Amino acid sequence: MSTTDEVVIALTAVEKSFGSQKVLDGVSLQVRAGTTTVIVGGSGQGKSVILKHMLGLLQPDAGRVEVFGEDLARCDRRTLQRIRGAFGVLFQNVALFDSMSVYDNVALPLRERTGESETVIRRRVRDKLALMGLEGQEQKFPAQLSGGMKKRVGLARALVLDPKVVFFDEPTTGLDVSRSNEMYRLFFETQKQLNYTAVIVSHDVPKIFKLSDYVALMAQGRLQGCLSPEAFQLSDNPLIRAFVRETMGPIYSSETEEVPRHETLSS
Ligand SMILES: Nc1ncnc2c1ncn2[C@@H]1O[C@H](COP(=O)(O)OP(=O)(O)OP(=O)(O)O)[C@@H](O)[C@H]1O
Repeated sequence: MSTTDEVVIALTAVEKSFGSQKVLDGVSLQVRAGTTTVIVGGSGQGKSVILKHMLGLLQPDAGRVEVFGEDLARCDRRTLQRIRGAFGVLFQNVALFDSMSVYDNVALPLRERTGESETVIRRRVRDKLALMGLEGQEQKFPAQLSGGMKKRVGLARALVLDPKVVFFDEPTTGLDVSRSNEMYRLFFETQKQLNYTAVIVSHDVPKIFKLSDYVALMAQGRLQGCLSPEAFQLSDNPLIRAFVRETMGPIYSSETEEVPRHETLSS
């Protein structure tokens, strides 16, 4: 994976409330080109709300969201379309169109957003399906696929425009261990091959750490550090420490109740 210092997405002091509920209370984050940034945190902490700001689906009450150097709140519709054209999205429910075949589901972004001929579209769709191990499945419909296959079709569709940035929201929800491992292997391989920047919201700790360059914890309306997985696990931030303890087990925390030495010795 080649990474640069280029900042692809920058959130600066973003605030967002829904009614009287303040969900984002000064969130700042920089996502660098070619890296994988994972946002973790408890339920309802605002992780998906952050992704929606990055996608331009929600506007901040205060602060700035910049993508490729453009302030999303200030750019015109054409610029926003161009930016979104460089995005791929895989959300937990995948949202395939049930009435369309696998082939047509994956071809859809190419048909909607490019003027490519059907010959070129066929080649690009088949390339992506092959990358996902889905050769020979083109004519099936979503109802005929397993959960893992649906996710792979969703990933093929998310990548078919060769996006610069791919957003994943809980990409392995509902999959068993071996299927979610398969998805992780596909992220890893496709990212290496296509060199996209990835922003992932996931509960799959600690497994997701293996994939990530940076881990950010969302808690109490703020991002509590955006650190390498190693630094995250060793952080002094009390909220990160509590999260690590809860999700990764006592082996990573020095605050576990140790068996008093004399008990060990006398037994
Ligand atoms: N459009 C909206 N209108 C009102 N409230 C919203 C809206 N979107 C999100 N919220 C609220 O904002 C809070 C954060 O939601 P969000 O979906 O970002 O949580 P999350 O961290 O992704 O949680 P989970 O891990 O459970 O998916 C929740 O309390 C949610 O109800």
